[in-house]
Amino acid sequence: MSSRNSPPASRRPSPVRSAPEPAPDSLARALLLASAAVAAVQAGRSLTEVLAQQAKGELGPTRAQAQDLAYGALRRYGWGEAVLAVLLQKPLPEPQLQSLLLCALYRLESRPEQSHTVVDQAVAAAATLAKGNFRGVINGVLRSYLRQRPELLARAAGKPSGAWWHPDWWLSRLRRAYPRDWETIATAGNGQPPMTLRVNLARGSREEYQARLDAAGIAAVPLGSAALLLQKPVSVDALPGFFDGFVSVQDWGAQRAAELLDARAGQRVLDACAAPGGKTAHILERAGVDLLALDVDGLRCRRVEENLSRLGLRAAVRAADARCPDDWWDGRPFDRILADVPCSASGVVRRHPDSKWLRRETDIAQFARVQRQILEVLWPTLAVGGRLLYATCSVFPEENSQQVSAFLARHGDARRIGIDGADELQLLPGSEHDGFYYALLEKTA
Ligand SMILES: C[S@@+](CC[C@H](N)C(=O)[O-])C[C@H]1O[C@@H](n2cnc3c(N)ncnc32)[C@H](O)[C@@H]1O
Repeated sequence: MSSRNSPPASRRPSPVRSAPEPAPDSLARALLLASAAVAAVQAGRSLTEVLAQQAKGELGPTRAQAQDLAYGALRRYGWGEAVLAVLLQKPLPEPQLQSLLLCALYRLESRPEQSHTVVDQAVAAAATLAKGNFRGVINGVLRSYLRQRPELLARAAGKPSGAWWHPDWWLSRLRRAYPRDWETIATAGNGQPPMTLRVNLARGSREEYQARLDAAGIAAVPLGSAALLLQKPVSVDALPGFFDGFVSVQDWGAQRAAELLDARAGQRVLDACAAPGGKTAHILERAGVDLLALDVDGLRCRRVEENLSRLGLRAAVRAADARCPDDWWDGRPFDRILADVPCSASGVVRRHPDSKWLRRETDIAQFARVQRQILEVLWPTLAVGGRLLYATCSVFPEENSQQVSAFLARHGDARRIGIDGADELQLLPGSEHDGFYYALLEKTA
């Protein structure tokens, strides 16, 4: 087929041969997807958002494999960067080539028995990037890695971020706050998170639900009053009665919130930073309260509504900034307030490994400022004798104990209610739960 405007055949440039797209179910395809996601995170986007976007076009095993590669590469990003600093003489021209190497290095570490396949598939993926000009570099870097692995591991371990897979500033803060436990906290932050269910006790007992899990071949152990810790994570589609509201996915540490708030039937409750609504739903499952759920993010408010609707629960859900009470408070005091404030999420970093690398140290002071503003505005809306539960999923004291101590120093009408025999509860991430902080305050006058 020719058109009138085409040059004569003899003068046409020879066509650029583009590399074939890797097969849809190949490791090369998964490496391409994962490296695109990691490159997007390097450019400042959140991994959850990027993966959700990719999931619209990609189904099946490649998607699961790509997610594992992206999470794995980001968990050990500091290590991968330390290794590449030795192996690459200069940065690669396309960020995705660099992230392809990070994903392939993770795969070489997690599946050493597949080393030849991993190198071949990474080269096949590189054929579709930068006109295929860097296939040789990718091949050379990965083969050098395999040859020099012991020395490279030793070099990476010489840098804190290479040894502990967290940014240096983050590690310094952990060391300062937890001189004895910082290594355990960092190690937990690098692992796979547990999957825990919250049984909706309004619909049946935990024993009944565990029997349903058993029948479905899903092994779990009970924790606390309503939690079941799964031996292995499963898709929510596999959970009996999930779509009928018999159960929710919620970390056990997060389940402490509704229990500590202890809202009673008929009370007025404010959930000031509610989305996506895990704790809102738990409060409502425990007692028939009159609940107002706020969140500044209107899109996330929809998630609260979807969660409540799945569970057959009702609350007033409002998109509003908790710091602007004129927008949401009718002047009637609340008996209970949950302030699950925005924070660094340093206690749940294994669920969001991108956050370690996206955060800057200066963000911590910024979070602390917003937390303080939210607390100051919420306090006057609490009834005398009422209780406010301050919560974060952080392990940094600036957002937790220091925030609450400063609040108590400013407010003579506030007193602490002890938790588990202590002034406050700082949960550190471990095999049974994520890192959370709770302080329970009562208004005395
Ligand atoms: C830790 S998350 C809350 C998790 C939620 N309580 C749950 O258990 O599902 C913090 C939430 O605070 C919201 N947020 C941040 N700043 C806010 C503000 N000024 N007012 C209200 N909500 C805010 C964020 O959009 C985010 O959804």
